[in-house]
Amino acid sequence: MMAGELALAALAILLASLLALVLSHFLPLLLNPKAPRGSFGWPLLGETLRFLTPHASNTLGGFLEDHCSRYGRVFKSHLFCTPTVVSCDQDLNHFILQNEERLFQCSYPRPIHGILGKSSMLVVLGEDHKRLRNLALALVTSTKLKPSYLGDIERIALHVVGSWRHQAEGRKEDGGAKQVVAFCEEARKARERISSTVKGIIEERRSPGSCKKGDFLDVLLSTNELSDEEKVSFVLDSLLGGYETTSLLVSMVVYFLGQSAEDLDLVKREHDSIRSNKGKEEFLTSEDYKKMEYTQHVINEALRCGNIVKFVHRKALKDVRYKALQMGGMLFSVHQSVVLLDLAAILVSSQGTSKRFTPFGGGPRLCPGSELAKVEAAFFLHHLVLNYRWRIDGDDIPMAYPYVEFQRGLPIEIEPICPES
Ligand code: HEM
Repeated sequence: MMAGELALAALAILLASLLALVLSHFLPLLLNPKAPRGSFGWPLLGETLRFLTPHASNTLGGFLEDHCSRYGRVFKSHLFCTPTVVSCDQDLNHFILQNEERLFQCSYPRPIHGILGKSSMLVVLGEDHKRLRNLALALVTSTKLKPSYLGDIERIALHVVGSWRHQAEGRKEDGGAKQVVAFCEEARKARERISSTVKGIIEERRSPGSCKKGDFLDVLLSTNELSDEEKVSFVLDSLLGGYETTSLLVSMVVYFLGQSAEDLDLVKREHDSIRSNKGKEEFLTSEDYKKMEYTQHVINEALRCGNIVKFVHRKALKDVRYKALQMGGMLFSVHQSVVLLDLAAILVSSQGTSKRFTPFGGGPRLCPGSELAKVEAAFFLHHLVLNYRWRIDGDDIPMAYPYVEFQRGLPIEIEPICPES
Protein backbone atom coordinates (compact mmCIF):
# COMPACT_ATOMS: atom_id res chain seq x y z
CA MET A 1 0.00 0.00 0.00
CA MET A 2 1.23 3.46 -0.83
CA ALA A 3 2.09 5.89 1.96
CA GLY A 4 -0.72 8.17 0.80
CA GLU A 5 -3.26 5.34 1.03
CA LEU A 6 -2.02 4.43 4.51
CA ALA A 7 -2.44 8.01 5.68
CA LEU A 8 -5.94 8.08 4.17
CA ALA A 9 -6.89 4.84 5.94
CA ALA A 10 -5.56 6.19 9.25
CA LEU A 11 -7.54 9.39 8.74
CA ALA A 12 -10.70 7.40 7.97
CA ILE A 13 -10.25 5.31 11.14
CA LEU A 14 -9.68 8.46 13.17
CA LEU A 15 -12.79 10.11 11.74
CA ALA A 16 -14.89 6.97 12.28
CA SER A 17 -13.70 6.77 15.92
CA LEU A 18 -14.50 10.43 16.45
CA LEU A 19 -17.94 9.95 14.91
CA ALA A 20 -18.57 6.89 17.12
CA LEU A 21 -17.49 8.87 20.17
CA VAL A 22 -19.76 11.80 19.33
CA LEU A 23 -22.69 9.50 18.50
CA SER A 24 -22.35 7.40 21.65
CA HIS A 25 -22.19 10.59 23.68
CA PHE A 26 -25.23 12.29 22.16
CA LEU A 27 -27.36 9.23 21.27
CA PRO A 28 -28.98 8.92 24.73
CA LEU A 29 -30.01 12.56 24.38
CA LEU A 30 -31.91 11.76 21.17
CA LEU A 31 -33.18 8.26 22.02
CA ASN A 32 -35.46 9.26 24.87
CA PRO A 33 -37.32 12.37 23.70
CA LYS A 34 -39.70 12.16 26.66
CA ALA A 35 -36.92 12.46 29.21
CA PRO A 36 -36.44 15.91 30.72
CA ARG A 37 -34.84 18.53 28.52
CA GLY A 38 -31.17 19.35 28.92
CA SER A 39 -27.74 19.35 27.32
CA PHE A 40 -24.83 16.91 27.23
CA GLY A 41 -21.84 19.25 26.83
CA TRP A 42 -18.68 17.91 25.20
CA PRO A 43 -18.05 14.26 24.30
CA LEU A 44 -16.14 12.48 27.12
CA LEU A 45 -16.16 15.53 29.41
CA GLY A 46 -19.89 16.15 29.28
CA GLU A 47 -20.80 18.99 31.64
CA THR A 48 -18.90 17.69 34.66
CA LEU A 49 -16.39 20.51 34.91
CA ARG A 50 -19.10 23.16 34.70
CA PHE A 51 -21.16 21.28 37.28
CA LEU A 52 -18.17 21.18 39.63
CA THR A 53 -17.13 24.82 39.13
CA PRO A 54 -16.71 26.30 42.63
CA HIS A 55 -19.28 28.84 43.80
CA ALA A 56 -20.47 30.35 47.09
CA SER A 57 -22.27 27.53 48.89
CA ASN A 58 -25.40 29.58 49.56
CA THR A 59 -25.88 30.38 45.87
CA LEU A 60 -26.95 28.21 42.95
CA GLY A 61 -23.74 28.70 41.01
CA GLY A 62 -23.57 29.45 37.28
CA PHE A 63 -24.29 25.90 36.06
CA LEU A 64 -27.52 25.44 38.02
CA GLU A 65 -28.69 28.98 37.47
CA ASP A 66 -28.28 28.53 33.73
CA HIS A 67 -29.76 25.00 33.51
CA CYS A 68 -32.68 25.56 35.90
CA SER A 69 -33.73 28.72 34.09
CA ARG A 70 -33.43 27.05 30.67
CA TYR A 71 -34.82 23.57 31.40
CA GLY A 72 -36.57 23.72 34.80
CA ARG A 73 -35.66 22.06 38.07
CA VAL A 74 -35.32 18.60 36.55
CA PHE A 75 -33.02 18.36 33.58
CA LYS A 76 -30.80 16.03 31.63
CA SER A 77 -27.04 16.36 31.63
CA HIS A 78 -23.87 14.31 31.16
CA LEU A 79 -21.98 14.11 34.46
CA PHE A 80 -19.14 11.90 35.69
CA CYS A 81 -18.97 10.20 32.25
CA THR A 82 -22.64 9.12 32.40
CA PRO A 83 -25.94 10.42 31.00
CA THR A 84 -27.62 11.80 34.09
CA VAL A 85 -30.88 13.34 35.23
CA VAL A 86 -30.33 16.16 37.71
CA SER A 87 -33.25 16.72 40.05
CA CYS A 88 -33.57 19.86 42.16
CA ASP A 89 -37.27 19.15 42.72
CA GLN A 90 -38.10 18.47 46.37
CA ASP A 91 -41.06 16.18 45.68
CA LEU A 92 -39.20 14.14 43.12
CA ASN A 93 -36.16 13.91 45.41
CA HIS A 94 -38.39 12.68 48.22
CA PHE A 95 -39.96 10.09 45.91
CA ILE A 96 -36.54 8.86 44.78
CA LEU A 97 -35.06 8.64 48.29
CA GLN A 98 -38.12 6.80 49.63
CA ASN A 99 -37.95 4.27 46.78
CA GLU A 100 -34.40 3.13 47.49
CA GLU A 101 -33.87 -0.47 46.34
CA ARG A 102 -37.34 -0.58 44.74
CA LEU A 103 -37.05 1.90 41.86
CA PHE A 104 -33.67 3.49 42.60
CA GLN A 105 -30.40 2.53 44.15
CA CYS A 106 -27.50 4.39 45.69
CA SER A 107 -24.81 4.64 43.01
CA TYR A 108 -21.72 6.78 43.48
CA PRO A 109 -19.21 7.31 40.63
CA ARG A 110 -16.28 4.88 40.45
CA PRO A 111 -13.59 7.22 41.88
CA ILE A 112 -15.73 7.63 45.03
CA HIS A 113 -15.68 3.83 45.50
CA GLY A 114 -11.88 3.98 45.48
CA ILE A 115 -11.95 6.62 48.21
CA LEU A 116 -14.60 5.04 50.41
CA GLY A 117 -13.62 1.41 49.85
CA LYS A 118 -15.82 -1.44 48.63
CA SER A 119 -17.28 -2.22 52.07
CA SER A 120 -18.32 1.35 52.82
CA MET A 121 -21.97 1.79 53.77
CA LEU A 122 -22.38 4.37 51.01
CA VAL A 123 -21.19 1.87 48.42
CA VAL A 124 -22.70 -1.48 49.49
CA LEU A 125 -26.19 -2.37 48.32
CA GLY A 126 -29.17 -4.59 49.15
CA GLU A 127 -28.83 -7.06 52.03
CA ASP A 128 -25.24 -6.04 52.76
CA HIS A 129 -26.34 -2.45 53.23
CA LYS A 130 -29.24 -3.50 55.49
CA ARG A 131 -26.88 -5.56 57.66
CA LEU A 132 -24.33 -2.74 58.03
CA ARG A 133 -26.98 -0.12 58.58
CA ASN A 134 -28.87 -2.11 61.24
CA LEU A 135 -25.63 -2.47 63.10
CA ALA A 136 -24.88 1.25 62.76
CA LEU A 137 -28.33 2.13 64.11
CA ALA A 138 -27.96 -0.35 67.00
CA LEU A 139 -24.58 1.19 67.84
CA VAL A 140 -26.01 4.72 67.69
CA THR A 141 -28.91 3.71 69.98
CA SER A 142 -26.70 1.91 72.50
CA THR A 143 -24.22 4.82 72.52
CA LYS A 144 -27.05 7.29 73.18
CA LEU A 145 -28.27 5.18 76.10
CA LYS A 146 -24.87 5.24 77.80
CA PRO A 147 -24.88 7.63 80.78
CA SER A 148 -21.60 9.14 79.59
CA TYR A 149 -22.94 9.93 76.06
CA LEU A 150 -23.55 13.65 76.51
CA GLY A 151 -20.62 14.01 78.90
CA ASP A 152 -18.22 12.53 76.34
CA ILE A 153 -19.42 14.98 73.70
CA GLU A 154 -19.13 17.90 76.12
CA ARG A 155 -15.62 16.89 77.19
CA ILE A 156 -14.50 17.07 73.56
CA ALA A 157 -16.22 20.46 73.08
CA LEU A 158 -14.52 21.75 76.23
CA HIS A 159 -11.17 20.45 75.09
CA VAL A 160 -11.43 22.24 71.73
CA VAL A 161 -12.80 25.48 73.13
CA GLY A 162 -10.26 25.38 75.99
CA SER A 163 -7.37 24.96 73.55
CA TRP A 164 -8.30 28.34 72.01
CA ARG A 165 -7.62 30.23 75.21
CA HIS A 166 -3.96 30.74 74.33
CA GLN A 167 -4.44 31.20 70.63
CA ALA A 168 -4.99 34.45 68.86
CA GLU A 169 -7.02 32.96 66.06
CA GLY A 170 -8.69 29.81 64.72
CA ARG A 171 -7.21 27.48 62.17
CA LYS A 172 -5.87 28.87 58.93
CA GLU A 173 -5.68 26.79 55.85
CA ASP A 174 -4.86 27.01 52.20
CA GLY A 175 -7.67 27.88 49.85
CA GLY A 176 -7.97 27.72 46.09
CA ALA A 177 -9.89 25.50 43.71
CA LYS A 178 -9.36 21.77 43.91
CA GLN A 179 -8.21 19.72 40.97
CA VAL A 180 -10.78 16.94 40.96
CA VAL A 181 -8.48 14.17 39.74
CA ALA A 182 -5.62 15.08 42.06
CA PHE A 183 -8.12 15.32 44.88
CA CYS A 184 -9.50 11.82 44.25
CA GLU A 185 -6.01 10.35 44.16
CA GLU A 186 -4.96 12.14 47.34
CA ALA A 187 -8.18 11.13 49.06
CA ARG A 188 -7.68 7.48 48.06
CA LYS A 189 -4.14 7.51 49.48
CA ALA A 190 -5.36 9.22 52.65
CA ARG A 191 -8.00 6.51 53.03
CA GLU A 192 -5.31 3.82 52.78
CA ARG A 193 -3.25 5.57 55.45
CA ILE A 194 -6.19 5.98 57.84
CA SER A 195 -7.25 2.40 57.11
CA SER A 196 -3.87 0.99 58.18
CA THR A 197 -3.92 3.16 61.33
CA VAL A 198 -7.39 1.82 62.20
CA LYS A 199 -6.21 -1.76 61.57
CA GLY A 200 -3.28 -1.13 63.95
CA ILE A 201 -5.63 0.17 66.67
CA ILE A 202 -7.90 -2.86 66.22
CA GLU A 203 -4.96 -5.28 66.52
CA GLU A 204 -3.77 -3.49 69.63
CA ARG A 205 -7.24 -3.68 71.16
CA ARG A 206 -7.31 -7.42 70.47
CA SER A 207 -3.87 -8.11 71.90
CA PRO A 208 -3.95 -10.21 75.12
CA GLY A 209 -2.88 -7.47 77.58
CA SER A 210 -5.28 -4.79 76.31
CA CYS A 211 -8.17 -3.83 78.60
CA LYS A 212 -11.67 -3.09 77.36
CA LYS A 213 -12.78 0.56 77.32
CA GLY A 214 -16.46 -0.12 76.64
CA ASP A 215 -16.38 2.34 73.76
CA PHE A 216 -17.67 2.27 70.19
CA LEU A 217 -14.67 0.17 69.05
CA ASP A 218 -15.14 -2.48 71.75
CA VAL A 219 -18.81 -2.85 70.83
CA LEU A 220 -17.90 -3.07 67.15
CA LEU A 221 -15.19 -5.67 67.76
CA SER A 222 -17.50 -7.83 69.85
CA THR A 223 -19.97 -8.37 67.01
CA ASN A 224 -19.75 -11.48 64.85
CA GLU A 225 -21.95 -10.05 62.14
CA LEU A 226 -19.16 -8.21 60.33
CA SER A 227 -15.95 -9.35 58.73
CA ASP A 228 -12.72 -7.64 59.80
CA GLU A 229 -12.67 -5.65 56.58
CA GLU A 230 -16.22 -4.44 57.22
CA LYS A 231 -15.29 -3.41 60.77
CA VAL A 232 -12.39 -1.28 59.52
CA SER A 233 -14.64 0.20 56.84
CA PHE A 234 -17.29 0.92 59.46
CA VAL A 235 -14.83 2.97 61.52
CA LEU A 236 -13.71 4.79 58.37
CA ASP A 237 -17.32 5.58 57.40
CA SER A 238 -17.88 7.13 60.80
CA LEU A 239 -14.65 9.11 60.57
CA LEU A 240 -14.96 10.23 56.96
CA GLY A 241 -18.77 10.69 57.02
CA GLY A 242 -18.82 12.32 60.41
CA TYR A 243 -15.63 14.27 60.91
CA GLU A 244 -15.48 16.64 57.96
CA THR A 245 -19.23 17.22 57.86
CA THR A 246 -19.58 17.98 61.57
CA SER A 247 -16.54 20.26 61.69
CA LEU A 248 -18.01 22.08 58.70
CA LEU A 249 -21.32 22.44 60.48
CA VAL A 250 -19.55 23.98 63.48
CA SER A 251 -17.60 26.31 61.14
CA MET A 252 -20.88 27.35 59.48
CA VAL A 253 -22.46 28.16 62.84
CA VAL A 254 -19.41 30.24 63.82
CA TYR A 255 -19.46 31.92 60.42
CA PHE A 256 -23.18 32.76 60.33
CA LEU A 257 -23.30 33.95 63.94
CA GLY A 258 -20.23 36.06 63.18
CA GLN A 259 -22.42 37.86 60.60
CA SER A 260 -25.38 38.52 62.87
CA ALA A 261 -24.92 40.27 66.23
CA GLU A 262 -28.66 39.95 66.90
CA ASP A 263 -28.72 36.15 66.56
CA LEU A 264 -25.51 35.81 68.52
CA ASP A 265 -27.07 37.83 71.32
CA LEU A 266 -30.15 35.57 71.40
CA VAL A 267 -28.00 32.43 71.42
CA LYS A 268 -25.81 33.83 74.17
CA ARG A 269 -28.82 34.68 76.34
CA GLU A 270 -30.14 31.15 75.89
CA HIS A 271 -26.84 29.60 77.03
CA ASP A 272 -26.37 32.14 79.85
CA SER A 273 -29.78 31.16 81.14
CA ILE A 274 -29.00 27.42 80.94
CA ARG A 275 -25.65 27.91 82.71
CA SER A 276 -27.13 30.19 85.38
CA ASN A 277 -29.08 27.19 86.71
CA LYS A 278 -25.96 25.01 86.88
CA GLY A 279 -22.62 24.96 88.60
CA LYS A 280 -19.70 26.34 86.55
CA GLU A 281 -18.16 22.90 86.05
CA GLU A 282 -21.42 20.96 85.94
CA PHE A 283 -22.02 18.96 82.77
CA LEU A 284 -24.93 19.57 80.41
CA THR A 285 -27.88 17.18 80.50
CA SER A 286 -30.47 16.12 77.96
CA GLU A 287 -32.88 18.54 79.68
CA ASP A 288 -30.42 21.37 79.01
CA TYR A 289 -30.14 20.25 75.40
CA LYS A 290 -33.93 20.43 75.02
CA LYS A 291 -33.81 24.04 76.23
CA MET A 292 -31.42 25.02 73.40
CA GLU A 293 -34.30 25.95 71.10
CA TYR A 294 -32.82 29.02 69.47
CA THR A 295 -29.53 27.18 69.11
CA GLN A 296 -31.35 24.43 67.19
CA HIS A 297 -32.81 27.09 64.95
CA VAL A 298 -29.31 28.47 64.29
CA ILE A 299 -27.92 24.99 63.60
CA ASN A 300 -30.74 24.28 61.16
CA GLU A 301 -30.10 27.57 59.40
CA ALA A 302 -26.37 26.76 59.20
CA LEU A 303 -27.25 23.35 57.70
CA ARG A 304 -29.64 24.97 55.24
CA CYS A 305 -27.47 27.85 54.09
CA GLY A 306 -24.23 25.88 54.36
CA ASN A 307 -25.47 23.12 52.07
CA ILE A 308 -22.77 20.79 53.41
CA VAL A 309 -23.67 17.77 51.29
CA LYS A 310 -24.77 19.42 48.09
CA PHE A 311 -25.92 16.33 46.20
CA VAL A 312 -26.36 12.58 46.44
CA HIS A 313 -26.23 10.01 43.65
CA ARG A 314 -28.75 7.37 42.66
CA LYS A 315 -29.47 5.24 39.60
CA ALA A 316 -32.81 4.04 38.25
CA LEU A 317 -33.36 0.28 38.57
CA LYS A 318 -36.33 0.35 36.18
CA ASP A 319 -37.88 2.71 33.69
CA VAL A 320 -39.65 5.19 35.93
CA ARG A 321 -42.51 7.57 35.21
CA TYR A 322 -43.25 10.23 37.77
CA LYS A 323 -46.66 11.98 37.97
CA ALA A 324 -47.06 15.51 36.62
CA LEU A 325 -43.45 16.00 35.71
CA GLN A 326 -43.54 13.58 32.79
CA MET A 327 -47.17 12.60 32.20
CA GLY A 328 -47.13 9.46 30.12
CA GLY A 329 -43.47 9.88 29.34
CA MET A 330 -40.48 8.28 30.90
CA LEU A 331 -38.45 10.33 33.32
CA PHE A 332 -35.70 7.84 34.07
CA SER A 333 -34.65 4.97 31.86
CA VAL A 334 -33.15 1.85 33.35
CA HIS A 335 -29.67 2.40 34.87
CA GLN A 336 -29.97 6.12 34.29
CA SER A 337 -27.81 8.05 36.70
CA VAL A 338 -29.56 10.53 38.96
CA VAL A 339 -28.07 13.38 40.96
CA LEU A 340 -30.29 14.90 43.64
CA LEU A 341 -29.69 18.46 44.79
CA ASP A 342 -31.42 20.10 47.70
CA LEU A 343 -32.03 23.56 46.35
CA ALA A 344 -34.74 24.21 48.92
CA ALA A 345 -31.87 25.08 51.17
CA ILE A 346 -30.69 27.91 48.98
CA LEU A 347 -33.88 29.13 47.36
CA VAL A 348 -35.83 29.91 50.52
CA SER A 349 -32.92 31.33 52.46
CA SER A 350 -33.96 34.93 51.87
CA GLN A 351 -37.67 34.24 52.45
CA GLY A 352 -37.78 32.44 55.78
CA THR A 353 -37.34 28.88 56.93
CA SER A 354 -38.16 25.78 54.95
CA LYS A 355 -39.12 22.77 57.02
CA ARG A 356 -38.57 20.54 54.05
CA PHE A 357 -34.89 20.79 53.35
CA THR A 358 -32.99 17.52 53.65
CA PRO A 359 -29.40 18.13 54.80
CA PHE A 360 -29.11 14.53 56.00
CA GLY A 361 -30.69 12.85 52.94
CA GLY A 362 -33.75 10.67 53.41
CA GLY A 363 -35.37 7.24 53.16
CA PRO A 364 -33.49 4.07 54.09
CA ARG A 365 -30.17 5.89 53.74
CA LEU A 366 -30.95 8.82 56.02
CA CYS A 367 -27.74 9.84 57.77
CA PRO A 368 -27.35 7.81 60.99
CA GLY A 369 -25.09 10.50 62.50
CA SER A 370 -27.50 13.46 62.18
CA GLU A 371 -28.41 13.71 65.86
CA LEU A 372 -24.80 13.29 66.98
CA ALA A 373 -23.69 16.12 64.67
CA LYS A 374 -26.36 18.44 66.07
CA VAL A 375 -25.54 17.69 69.72
CA GLU A 376 -21.85 18.23 69.02
CA ALA A 377 -22.52 21.59 67.39
CA ALA A 378 -24.88 22.70 70.19
CA PHE A 379 -22.49 21.76 73.02
CA PHE A 380 -19.56 23.37 71.25
CA LEU A 381 -21.60 26.52 70.79
CA HIS A 382 -22.56 26.51 74.47
CA HIS A 383 -18.94 26.74 75.60
CA LEU A 384 -17.94 29.01 72.75
CA VAL A 385 -20.51 31.75 73.42
CA LEU A 386 -19.99 31.57 77.19
CA ASN A 387 -16.23 31.95 76.90
CA TYR A 388 -15.38 33.98 73.79
CA ARG A 389 -16.23 36.83 71.49
CA TRP A 390 -15.09 36.36 67.93
CA ARG A 391 -14.81 38.21 64.65
CA ILE A 392 -14.38 36.74 61.19
CA ASP A 393 -10.96 37.86 59.97
CA GLY A 394 -11.44 39.06 56.38
CA ASP A 395 -14.14 38.01 53.97
CA ASP A 396 -13.79 34.24 53.80
CA ILE A 397 -16.98 32.62 52.54
CA PRO A 398 -18.11 28.98 52.33
CA MET A 399 -17.52 27.69 48.82
CA ALA A 400 -18.97 24.58 47.16
CA TYR A 401 -16.04 22.79 45.44
CA PRO A 402 -18.64 21.01 45.33
CA TYR A 403 -18.01 19.76 48.89
CA VAL A 404 -18.07 22.87 51.01
CA GLU A 405 -14.90 24.50 52.27
CA PHE A 406 -13.84 27.90 53.47
CA GLN A 407 -11.23 29.18 51.03
CA ARG A 408 -8.91 30.41 53.77
CA GLY A 409 -9.97 27.92 56.45
CA LEU A 410 -12.17 30.56 58.16
CA PRO A 411 -9.62 32.47 60.22
CA ILE A 412 -11.28 34.22 63.18
CA GLU A 413 -10.06 36.60 65.83
CA ILE A 414 -11.09 35.45 69.26
CA GLU A 415 -11.09 37.17 72.60
CA PRO A 416 -11.78 35.38 75.87
CA ILE A 417 -14.69 36.80 77.87
CA CYS A 418 -13.45 37.36 81.43
CA PRO A 419 -15.88 36.10 84.05
CA GLU A 420 -17.52 39.08 85.80
CA SER A 421 -16.82 38.02 89.36
C1 HEM B 1 -23.44 17.96 59.58
C2 HEM B 1 -23.15 16.70 59.58
C3 HEM B 1 -23.59 15.68 58.56
C4 HEM B 1 -24.20 15.84 57.34
C5 HEM B 1 -24.62 17.14 56.65
C6 HEM B 1 -24.39 14.49 56.79
C7 HEM B 1 -25.03 14.24 55.58
C8 HEM B 1 -25.31 12.97 55.11
C9 HEM B 1 -26.12 12.69 53.94
C10 HEM B 1 -26.78 13.72 53.01
C11 HEM B 1 -26.19 11.33 53.81
C12 HEM B 1 -26.97 10.54 52.76
C13 HEM B 1 -26.10 10.11 51.60
C14 HEM B 1 -26.93 9.39 50.51
O1 HEM B 1 -28.15 9.30 50.63
O2 HEM B 1 -26.34 8.95 49.51
C15 HEM B 1 -25.39 10.75 54.89
C16 HEM B 1 -25.18 9.40 55.07
C17 HEM B 1 -24.32 8.89 56.02
N1 HEM B 1 -23.73 9.57 57.06
FE1 HEM B 1 -23.89 11.55 57.44
N2 HEM B 1 -23.87 13.58 57.67
C18 HEM B 1 -23.40 14.24 58.77
C19 HEM B 1 -22.84 13.68 59.90
C20 HEM B 1 -22.54 12.34 60.05
C21 HEM B 1 -21.92 11.75 61.22
C22 HEM B 1 -21.55 12.51 62.51
C23 HEM B 1 -21.74 10.41 60.95
C24 HEM B 1 -21.15 9.31 61.77
C25 HEM B 1 -20.73 9.39 62.98
C26 HEM B 1 -22.27 10.17 59.61
C27 HEM B 1 -22.25 8.96 58.96
C28 HEM B 1 -22.97 8.68 57.81
C29 HEM B 1 -23.08 7.35 57.21
C30 HEM B 1 -22.41 6.07 57.73
C31 HEM B 1 -23.92 7.48 56.09
C32 HEM B 1 -24.35 6.35 55.12
C33 HEM B 1 -25.75 5.88 55.50
C34 HEM B 1 -26.33 4.85 54.56
O3 HEM B 1 -25.93 4.77 53.40
O4 HEM B 1 -27.22 4.09 55.01
N3 HEM B 1 -22.74 11.36 59.10
N4 HEM B 1 -24.89 11.77 55.66
